[in-house]
Formats: sequence, C-alpha cells, structure tokens
Amino acid sequence: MEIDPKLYEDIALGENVVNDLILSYLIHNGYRESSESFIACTEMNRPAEDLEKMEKRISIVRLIREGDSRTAFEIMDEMSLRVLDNIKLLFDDFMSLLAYKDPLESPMSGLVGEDFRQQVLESLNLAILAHLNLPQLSAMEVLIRQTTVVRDILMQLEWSPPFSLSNFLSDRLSSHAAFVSKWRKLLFDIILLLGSLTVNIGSFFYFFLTNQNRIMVSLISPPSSSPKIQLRETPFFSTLFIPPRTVQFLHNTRNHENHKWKTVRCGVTSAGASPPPSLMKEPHKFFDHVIITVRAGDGGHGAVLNHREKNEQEQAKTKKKGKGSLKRDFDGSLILPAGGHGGDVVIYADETKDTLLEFHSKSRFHAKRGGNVGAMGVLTSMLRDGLVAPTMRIPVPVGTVVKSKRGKVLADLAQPGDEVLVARGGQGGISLLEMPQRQRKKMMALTTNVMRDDSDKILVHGQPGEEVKLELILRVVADVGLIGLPNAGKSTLLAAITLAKPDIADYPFTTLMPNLGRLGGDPSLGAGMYSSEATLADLPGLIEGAHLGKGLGRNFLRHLRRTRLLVHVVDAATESPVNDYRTVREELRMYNPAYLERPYVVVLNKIDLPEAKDRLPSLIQEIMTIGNRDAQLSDETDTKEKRLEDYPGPLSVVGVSVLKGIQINEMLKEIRSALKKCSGSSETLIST
Ligand SMILES: Nc1nc2c(ncn2[C@@H]2O[C@H](COP(=O)(O)OP(=O)(O)OP(=O)(O)O)[C@@H](O)[C@H]2O)c(=O)[nH]1
Ligand SMILES: [Mg+2]
Repeated sequence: MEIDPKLYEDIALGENVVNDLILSYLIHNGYRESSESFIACTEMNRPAEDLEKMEKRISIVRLIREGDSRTAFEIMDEMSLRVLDNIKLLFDDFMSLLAYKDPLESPMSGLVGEDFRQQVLESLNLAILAHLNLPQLSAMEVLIRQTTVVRDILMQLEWSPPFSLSNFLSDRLSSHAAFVSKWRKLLFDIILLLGSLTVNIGSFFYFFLTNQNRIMVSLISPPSSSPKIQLRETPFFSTLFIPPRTVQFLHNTRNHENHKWKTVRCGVTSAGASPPPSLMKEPHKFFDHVIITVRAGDGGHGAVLNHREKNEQEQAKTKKKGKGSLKRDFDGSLILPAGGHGGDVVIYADETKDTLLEFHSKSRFHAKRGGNVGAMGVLTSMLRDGLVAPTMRIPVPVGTVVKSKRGKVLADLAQPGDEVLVARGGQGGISLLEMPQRQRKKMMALTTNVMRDDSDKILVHGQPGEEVKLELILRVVADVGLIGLPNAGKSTLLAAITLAKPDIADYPFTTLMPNLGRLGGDPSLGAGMYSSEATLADLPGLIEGAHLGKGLGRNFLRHLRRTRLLVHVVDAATESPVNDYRTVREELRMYNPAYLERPYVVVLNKIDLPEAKDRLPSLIQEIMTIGNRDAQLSDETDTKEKRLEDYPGPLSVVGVSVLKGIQINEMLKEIRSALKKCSGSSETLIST
C-alpha cells in the first residue's frame, strides 16, 4: 500500500485541537479544578453546563461509593437519568445472594465485597456517560491506546539509521494493510500530537499513568521542535504534574546525523495509583518543601485486675516454692503492671536520602501504640507491663530543617545522624485493682502507684500520643553552586569532575532537582592539602524571570544560600553568550543582590565547537569587564541602582569543554584556588 508522507507534511495541529482533547479528557474524568483552570488559562469557551453535569456525575458515583444511594438516586432523578436498567444485570446477580443461607460463605460472596462495588460503580459511571451521550472513553484515551499499539509496533523493530521516518513507517505498515488504511492518518496525527505535546513531557506521562499502570512510550518529535521543548507554566500543567517518585524517566536520546528524526524514549517503570488531585501540583518544585503530620503512639492500656484473696492453703504453697509473691514497693505497696509507652517519633538526617518528594505521597506517620497489660483480669505475680512501642524513625535528607507549624525551627539536621524528637508517645495506662468496696480504701492507701481519679477508667487507658504538623524544608548543603542557563552543560560539568551521575540531555530543564557531587582534593597539593574537597550542587537551569517563579522558579535559588562559591557555566556556542551571562546575573540580583557579591568563577563551556572556540578570547575579555574587581561589599541602600558592572567581577574566566575534556584541569585549578580564597564565608542563615 502506498503512503505519501507529503500528505501529512502540512497537517498543522492547531492549539485548539489539542486543547479540546485535553479538556474533554479532564471533564470526562471529573477533574473539576483542573478543567476550570484549564479553561481559564486557555481562554476557551465552554458552556458551564458540561462542568455542572460532570459535577453531578461525580457526586452520584461518590455518594454510592460512600453508601448514600438515596441521595444519589435523588440526584439521578433530578437529572432525569434512567440508568438503572443498564446495570440491572449486576443487581440480578446480587439478588442471587438471597438463595444462600449465609451469603458471606456462599460461592457468590464476592458480590458483597469491595471489588464488586467498584465494578458496579464503574458500570454506573459508564451508564451515566452513555445516557449523557458522552463516549465511554475520552478522545485522549482512545488516542493513547492507539499510540500504544503504534509504539508496540515501533518497539519490535530494529532501528538502524539512517532512515526517514515516513519511509520507515510506510514500509513497515504497508504490510499491515488493513491497519494502515484505517489508521494511517491517525498515525501521523499522533506523531504530530506527540511532537506538540512534548512541550510538556510531564503532562503526557500523566495520561499514560492514569490509564495504564505499567507502560513504556516512545515520543517522536521532529528536530525542529525538539530544541524548543519547554516546560509550559500554566495552572493546568501545574495541576497535572505527577510526583516523579512513581515514575522513572529513562531519557535515551538518539541523534541520527543524516536524517531528521530523533527519538526520546521515556519509560514509566512502575506507577501506583494516580495521586489525589491535591497533590498534582509540580512536585519537582516541592522536592524541598513539604508539610507532614506525625502522631506518636498512644500508650497501652492498663487493666482492671481482680485481687483474689488466697486461702491459707494456697498461700502456704506459694510460700514454700519461694515465688509468687506480688511485686511490692519498698513501702509494701503493690506494684501493678502498666500499659506500654507509645512509640515516639524521631526525624533524623540520612545520607542516602536526597529529596523530600516521597513525603508528598505519604505525609502522615503513625508510631505504634504501646502494648496493653495482658491480663485476664486477675492479678498474679506473672503479670508484666505492656510492651513499650518502638520509636518511629523517619529518615530525611541531610540539610533538612524541621519547623513547627507556627514556623518555629525545631531542628536543623545539617549532619548525617542528627535527629530530633518531634512527638512523644503517650504514657501507658496504669492498672487498678477491683475489689469489694470494704477493702478498696485500704488497698488504695497501700498502692502508691495508683493515681487516684474520680473515674477509675481514665487512668486505666493509655494516654494519647502527641500529634503535630511539621514543615520540612530541605536546604542543599554544598560548597559550590553550579548556575547557568538551561542546557549550558552544568550537569555535564558535575559528571566530569565528580562521581555524580546526573541526567544529561540536549534539552533545557533536564535537571529538575539539584544533583550533588563531591570534588576530591587535589593530590598534587600534598597530604596536607589533599583534604580540600568540596561538595558541588548542580542546580536546575535559571531563566529570565526565574526570581518570579518562571521556569523551575525561585525555589532553587534559595539553595545557593549555603554555598560559598558559585560556578557560573555559560554555553559559549550560543548566539550571545554575554547576554546569557547577563541574564543569569540579573536573575540572581533580582532574587537577592547579596548573591552578586558572592565569589564566583565563570566557565565558558563547549569550546570544542568552532563557533565557541573562535571568539573565546574576546568573550573572556568582555566578561571580565562586566564587573568591578575592586568592588567592595557595599551598604545595602544603593543596591537597587547598581549596575551589574558595579558588582565584583569573576575571580577568573576559563574556557573549557566539559564534554570533550578540554582544559578541565585548568578549570579545576581555578575552582580550587577560588575555594581556598573564600573558605569559611558561607552564609548559614536558616530563614528563607
Ligand atoms: N559540544 C559540547 N556539548 C556539550 C558540552 N557540555 C555539555 N554539552 C551538551 O549540552 C547539552 C546539555 O548539557 P547538560 O549538562 O544537560 O546541561 P544543563 O546545564 O545541566 O541543563 P539543564 O539541566 O537543562 O539546566 C548536552 O547535550 C551535553 O551533551 C561541551 O563541552 N561541548
Ligand atoms: Mg542539568
């Protein structure tokens, strides 16, 4: 079968088409907030009615799930929905339970289980959708399923460049004539669609995630669009971002020299249930900030014990054996067993952790409760206290600051192993003796460890464990901060001089979270100096407007706080490296002018490329002139009026190619000597 790829060359997938697809997906699945923000930010016209219906549909399903079918039916009546017929079959099944004496034990017992209810709910949702004349799958989901098929076919093939994608597809697919005739237009549409949606890879993963739990996708995008991949910052995309914890991005970019296509393979290795809507913000922006609730364990209960008076014979018997006498305090009062202490909650710094992301999917922690006094109600000498519950220990990355809800700093876990007790477990309850009224008074007087209260019971119950809300803030602890525009080669630099293995790819915002690497000391300096090692943090790219939250935002800028040296990486092969350099300096200034006073080294990267190499000397010259080497720390009042030129210039400017390993040693030398110059000048303030 002949396919002319030219047919598809002019297909332009308008923004509207994509927007429509996305919106219908959102409405279909009942994401009300996302739908509204999407409509708002795309300025689409959409009748409010759809949203209203959606709301009702969702509430019907929810009500039934919660067991309030009466209200659900009322809403259905209101919408004049007659969907029950459609799911009558399921109810018929249900009626068959009547045939059994004990339905729970019957072969049909599954019908009363959770699974069955889920099944009913799904059928109900589908029935309502059908009734409202809405398709059972949103167009987006249909597309995705089809893409999955395409992907499967593509994955089975050995890709050997050079080839042209259109030829390739037509070759391969013409053997599936029926398939192709039906789907060929769609195939290309999907490719175009994917191309346009890779503007935000994250949003696409989301769709895949919610529909299938394990899947691998190939995103194919034409070269013209790939360098421009950008994270789009709209409320909609913010709500759709998934916590990367459930996803692993396996970037595997293949560039073929002689042809026009590039594949970005992205793998979603395992994914749990889709996150609740409240968490679908951009988690990478929150890897360093989270609010958690911890609850220490309750104390175990004591017991109300019977003190059985032994008759003389028995007493004699136990005495003979030399055991069995009840435990008594030095003054002769009885020691009664108490419930176990509830588990405390401790937060400690663990070197193996590097983000707070996981706390977004699990933000509540509960320590175990103490054990109860295991009494059968009789006081015997064998009685033991309830088991003390173990302390719950929650690991967080080194550099985490723990704050109370009111903002009070409880601890700054700056060293591995630092820890803080954040919630105390409840006291175990004490035990009481049950005895005839006439003896009670005497007994109470004898047992000093019984706290007396109006109502005995309360004493017997363990005390509740403390519950607190905590704010965790991670501050990367590093000596050197690598800054620069996206794609400048910061991660490559880190990988070149340390053992860190950050993601590297030729599109911006590869790095979403800081990577840390350790720079070894310089052996040539001899034993004494060898220890002059430092930690490097590779920060996500800064763009113009970052201080206002653009790109990956200002969250990262605060990680510079604890660094004492900045290494400013500039891609020397771009149109105007000097402008790029100024952009980043400006951003730093807008965030906090003090950062411009911090010592820094400029690394002009990519000098293996001719366009960079040729103008290296003039670039170095120009950058050295921006900035005043003699500038002193100035008083803060006039910082606003100062030009970039008035701030201290770089300690040095070096041209390197971190990729090809050119001039690396020179660069290391500069970084080390700069580190030496500014040792001990880091700012260790905690407030943001
Ligand atoms: N030719 C050349 N390419 C380089 C050099 N250093 C890095 N690159 C390429 O530049 C691209 C971006 O590198 P990264 O290290 O991911 O850049 P980054 O600054 O960390 O980018 P973000 O994480 O997006 O902010 C990759 O394709 C690298 O292979 C170099 O010295 N020469
Ligand atoms: Mg990077």
